[in-house]
Amino acid sequence: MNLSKEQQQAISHVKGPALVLAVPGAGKTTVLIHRTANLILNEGVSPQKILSVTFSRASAKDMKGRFNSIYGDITNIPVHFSTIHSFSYGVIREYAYKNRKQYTLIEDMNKEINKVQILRNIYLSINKEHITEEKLESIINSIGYIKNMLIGPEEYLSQFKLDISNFLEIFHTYESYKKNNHLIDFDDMLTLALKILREDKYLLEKYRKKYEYIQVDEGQDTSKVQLEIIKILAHPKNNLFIVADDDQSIYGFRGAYPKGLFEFNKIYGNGKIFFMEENYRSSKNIVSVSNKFIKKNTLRFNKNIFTKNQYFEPIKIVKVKDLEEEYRYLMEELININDYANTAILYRNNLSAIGIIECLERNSIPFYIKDINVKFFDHWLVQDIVDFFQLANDSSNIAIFEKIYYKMNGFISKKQINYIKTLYIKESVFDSLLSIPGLNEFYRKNVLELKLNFKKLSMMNPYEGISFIEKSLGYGDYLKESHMRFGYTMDSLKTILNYLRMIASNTEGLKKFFTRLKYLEYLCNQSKNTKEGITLSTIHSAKGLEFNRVYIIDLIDGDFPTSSSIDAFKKGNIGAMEEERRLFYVGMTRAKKYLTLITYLNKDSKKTNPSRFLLDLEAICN
Ligand SMILES: Nc1ncnc2c1ncn2[C@@H]1O[C@H](COP(=O)(O)OP(=O)(O)OP(=O)(O)O)[C@@H](O)[C@H]1O
Repeated sequence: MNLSKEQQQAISHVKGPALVLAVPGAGKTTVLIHRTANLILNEGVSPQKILSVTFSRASAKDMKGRFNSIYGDITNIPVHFSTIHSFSYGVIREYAYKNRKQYTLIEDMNKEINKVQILRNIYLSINKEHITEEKLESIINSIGYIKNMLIGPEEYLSQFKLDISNFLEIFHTYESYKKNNHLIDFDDMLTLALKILREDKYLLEKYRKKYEYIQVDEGQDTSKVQLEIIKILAHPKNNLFIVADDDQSIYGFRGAYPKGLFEFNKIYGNGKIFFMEENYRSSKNIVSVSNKFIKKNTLRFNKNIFTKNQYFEPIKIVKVKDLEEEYRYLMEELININDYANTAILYRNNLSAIGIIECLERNSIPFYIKDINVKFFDHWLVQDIVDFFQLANDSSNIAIFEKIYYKMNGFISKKQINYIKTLYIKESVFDSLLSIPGLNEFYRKNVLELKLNFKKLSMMNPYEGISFIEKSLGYGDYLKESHMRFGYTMDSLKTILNYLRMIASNTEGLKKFFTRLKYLEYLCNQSKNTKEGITLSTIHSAKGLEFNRVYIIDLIDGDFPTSSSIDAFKKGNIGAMEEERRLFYVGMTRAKKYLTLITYLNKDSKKTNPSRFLLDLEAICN
C-alpha cells in the first residue's frame, strides 16, 4: 500500500497534540496502525507507553488483528489497543485496591444483581407497573447521556422531552442504590475514573508516566467525560493523537460529543490538525454522491471527500410495491452472488433483521448477524400470539387463559378467573365460565362466542390464525388501547405481527410454526459463528466496516429518518435529523462498489413515503 502524503504526515507526527480529521474510507484506522508502528520502531517508544483507545472491544480486536497482519511478521511487538472503559476500570480497580474499597460491576445480565433487574425493580416500586423494553432502553440511554455529558438529570430533562413517569426519582433511587451497595455500571466506570484521576494525585501521576502517548480512534463518538479523562491523562505533555470524522458521529443520543473536536484548537493552542479527504474505499459514484449528501448538514467541519478510484455502477435506488417485493428483489439479487462474505444488508432498526433471516434461511443463503440482541423471539407480543394458539389447542389450560383473558373480547373478570380456578375441573375454561352461577345473558353470550371462536382458531393454519386473533378475538383492540401504556407505537407492534405472519405463511400447522420460531431464534444466536455469510447489521454496528456490496433496506420516512427526528425538525430542532443523516451517510460509505438503497411504497395496505434521504439522493443523482 502506498501511503499518501497526508497519511504519511499524520503517521510521522510524534510529540504534542494532533487531530486527524478525515472522511470515510480515508484510512484513519490504517494511519493509527502505522503511527503506532512508527512510534515503536522508529522513535524508540516502548509499546507499553502507548495507550490506544478504541470505541468498542470489537474495534480494539479488529485493530490488533490489522496491526499483527501488517507488522506481526516483522516483530513480536505486544501492542495494546483497549476501550476507554477497560482503561477506566483498571484505574478504578487500582484505586479500590489502594484504598481497600470494593466496586462490583452490575453489567453482567447473567448475575442475579444486574443493572437491568435493578432498574426494573425501581421502576416497578415507583410507578407501580412493569417497565416495557422500550422504556427500559430509554431510561438506560438517558442515564448514559447524563453521565457521559457530565450533567445532572434536571438539566437533561430541561433539554429533552422524556416519556418516563418519575424519571428524577428513578434516577436518584438508582444512584443511591448503587452507592449504598458499592455497585457501578459502565457509565459510572467513566465518571468514577475521572473523579479518581482528579482527586488522587499519586494515581494520576502514575498513569501519566505509564502512558506517555495517547491515541484515540473514532474521536467523533467520544463523550465529554471520555474527553476529560483523556485530557487530564495527557496533560501536560499532551502527546495526544485523535482521529475522527465528525460526519460519522452517530451516538449523540448516548452522549457522544463531536463538538469537543471543534474545541480542539481552543484547548490545545499548539495542536496540529491534519485533513485526510481522499477516500480509498469506494467507487467515484459513491464518493461524489455521499459528499453532496452530507453537505446538507450544517453542524460540521467542511470537508471535501474525493477519490481516485474509478467510476463503477451508479448507486441504485429501488422502489418496490411492498415488503414482500423487497424480499423477492433481494433474494433474486443475492442468489446470483458468490462473495457473501463481502456483502452486507444494513438497516436502521434491529427488527428489520427478522424478515430477512426468514428469507435467507428459506433460500439456503448463509448469514452472519452483527447485533444478536434482536428483540423479537422473546417479545411479549410474540408470546401472546403463541399463548392464544396454545389455548385454542387445549382449552382446559387455565394457566395460559389467566395470562391472556383480558387481551381478548368477552369482558372476563379476574373474579371469574379466580372462581373457575377453584373448580379444579379439567374441562374447557369456557365451559367452566358458563357454569358460574347467576351468569347473566350478556356474559353467557360473550363466553359462548369466545368458545366458538377458539374452536375455529384451533382449526386454522397459523397464518390465518394470527389475523383471526387480531381481528376476531379482539387482540388488535387490546393492542390499540394499551400500546401507549407499554411505550410502543401501534406501527411497531404491527410490524412485529407482520413478521410473525410472514414466518407463519411459510409453515403448515401450529407445531411447525412453533418449531420454526425456535429454529430461527437458534439461527440468530448461532450466526455469529458463520464466517462466510452475508453480514446483517444495523448501520450503527456497521461503523468502521467495508463491503464490496451493500444493500440498505426498509428506507421509509418515519423509520429512517425516525418519526421523532422528523417531529423535532418540524419544531426547528435540527440536531436529531442531522444525526439521522450522518447515520445514513455511514451506511452509504460502507460500500466499495455496489450500493443499493431500497424502499417500499405500501405497508399494511397504506401508502408509505420513501425516506426523505432517498429523495435528496435522487435530486443529487439526476
Ligand atoms: N494509501 C492507501 N492506499 C490504498 N488503500 C488504502 C490506503 N489507505 C487506506 N486504504 C484502504 O482503504 C480502506 C479504508 O481504510 P480504513 O478502514 O483505514 O478507513 P477509515 O478512515 O478508518 O474508514 P471509516 O471511517 O469509513 O470506517 C481500507 O480497505 C484500507 O486498506
